[in-house]
Amino acid sequence: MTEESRTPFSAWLRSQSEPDWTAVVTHPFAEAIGRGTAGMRRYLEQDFQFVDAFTALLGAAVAAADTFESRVAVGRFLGLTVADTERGYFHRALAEVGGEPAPPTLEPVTVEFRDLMDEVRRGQDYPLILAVLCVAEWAYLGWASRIVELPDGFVHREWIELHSGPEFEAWVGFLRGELDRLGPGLDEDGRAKVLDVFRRATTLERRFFDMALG
Ligand SMILES: Cc1ncc(CN)c(N)n1
Repeated sequence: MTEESRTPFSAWLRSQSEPDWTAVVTHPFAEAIGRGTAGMRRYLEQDFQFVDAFTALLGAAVAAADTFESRVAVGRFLGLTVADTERGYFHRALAEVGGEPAPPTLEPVTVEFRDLMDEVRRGQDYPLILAVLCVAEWAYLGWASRIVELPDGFVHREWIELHSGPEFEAWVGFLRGELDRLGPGLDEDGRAKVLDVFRRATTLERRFFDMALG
């Protein structure tokens, strides 16, 4: 048995995405969110555009999933979290920081991230869709769960709360579990394609935080 075949697929994907993975979860912008000092206006304006494409991608995951229970898990997260709690957060937080829900310009990294999500959404290949969803959620769990003391202001505090805690951990556990379940059934070419998307998404996460830092 090789090391690769013993390691869960999701853990292997993450290990192959260093040093960018660690750069995301320890990013200075994420640490500034934790201290409550990060300037959130540009970040949230751009992220609202990210979330739009991310929501479409969740819909694609519902369509492309190979089991009913998987469709239900993704659909529940889409309906209960993204379409409700997170949407409400964005409207309140953008108003608080004076941000535009539809900013006049998209940053290059926002365009590239949306392009990647649109590419895998159109491809309707469930493991590739999972790769992007898993990076986006697992990396966010990574930085948010490093924060020990929550800041007072709701814009920073609720953004951390949305990406940490038992429910979000279970969601990330589901996404990782799906990759771990499907990875061993992929051939070498299929695994390489998932890794390519996983790495591209991880690099974009790093660049997104770089953009936010200014
Ligand atoms: C860029 C980015 N990556 C991930 C997430 C977490 N859903 C987010 N809101 N924005």
